[in-house]
Amino acid sequence: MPYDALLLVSFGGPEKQEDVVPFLENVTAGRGIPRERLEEVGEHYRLFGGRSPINDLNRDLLASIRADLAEAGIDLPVYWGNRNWDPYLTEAVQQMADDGITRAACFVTSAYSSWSSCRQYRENLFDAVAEVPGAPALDKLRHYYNHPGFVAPVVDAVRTALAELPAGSHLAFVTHSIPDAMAATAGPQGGAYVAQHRSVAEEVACQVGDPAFELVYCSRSGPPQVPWLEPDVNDHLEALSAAGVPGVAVVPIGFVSDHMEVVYDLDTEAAETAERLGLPFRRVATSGTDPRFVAMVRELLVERAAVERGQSVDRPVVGALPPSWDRCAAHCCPNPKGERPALCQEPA
Ligand SMILES: CC1=C(CCC(=O)O)c2cc3nc(cc4[nH]c(cc5[nH]c(cc1n2)c(C)c5CCC(=O)O)c(CCC(=O)O)c4C)C(CCC(=O)O)=C3C
Ligand SMILES: [Fe+2]
Repeated sequence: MPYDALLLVSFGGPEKQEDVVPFLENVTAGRGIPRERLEEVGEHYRLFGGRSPINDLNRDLLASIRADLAEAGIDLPVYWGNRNWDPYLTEAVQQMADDGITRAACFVTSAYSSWSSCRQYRENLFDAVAEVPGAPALDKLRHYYNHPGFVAPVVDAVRTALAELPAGSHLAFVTHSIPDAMAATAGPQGGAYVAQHRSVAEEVACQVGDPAFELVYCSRSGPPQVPWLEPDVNDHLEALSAAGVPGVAVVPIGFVSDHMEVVYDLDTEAAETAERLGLPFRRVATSGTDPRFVAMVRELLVERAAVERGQSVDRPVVGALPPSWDRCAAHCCPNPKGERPALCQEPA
């Protein structure tokens, strides 16, 4: 095992009302998000007592990963650090350095390519390592959007939802909207964010018996004059209702657990839209701590460890796209605000 630790890398979220504003300031520093949008998102957090579900979900995931590794006989400490809130990545990297960790594999709670969902985390890892003398080397585990451990729980959850809806109901696969310009430059050849989501949507739809489906977006931000990926999930529900579609299962494939985008944007806002339209609606479960998803983390770790030992590996994958690369291309997913150093990539 070339690694002496695993690092769980996530977004972070506020845990009390006083955290909300500083958290939003961390997320949006220098990003040009209009004040009205920030106030609106602050209200979403306030509605839940200022406590995002995301940190507790990561605590559950951490416990599940530790139990799974122990059961598999892999004796490896697991650390956790966030981009935007306590526990921060810098603290996690400092703790690893203090514990004598020299090389860690990183599992990021974001499955797809784009600046927001991949490179920004790698920039944050660079910054954390730069601040900590004696920091361990870090390797990011490959994208897993098309790993069977991510897709299989979604397939089961879609079947459950469809069984509760009228025959002929549609699937609406949902992910976080990003600016069109960011989507255009995602991945080594551009367009990867949308292409990867499409491949998951097609594969899941195929496995559940080919219902009609669309890929739609939630949580649009930014100034109104900047185009972001569309259609918005709420507009899509209006269109389905107008077309006389008998029901919809909303499938949050862009997210690995029920954090704020899911519990507010889908379970609260989109559910209200469907209710107003009289459109039968089910929100499909996310991977969360499904044992297959948790086992996937270990499988990715074992796979990468073999690669680093120079062995050839079998890379399980479902759908039309090939397994992802281990190291990102130097030029992929550029930062819209200009180049910043990042870890876990090929030399330029
Ligand atoms: C692609 C993507 C993912 C999925 C991949 C991944 O998981 O990383 C994601 C996840 C998340 N986004 C989250 C929260 C927020 N994202 C914001 C803003 C933004 N997100 C963006 C993209 C993404 N975001 C973008 C392009 C912006 C505009 C600002 C910028 O250009 O950087 C803002 C500011 C307010 C607003 O503008 O909405 C907040 C509060 C939380 C935590 C939820 C919780 O607390 O449970 C999570 C998991
Ligand atoms: Fe976001």
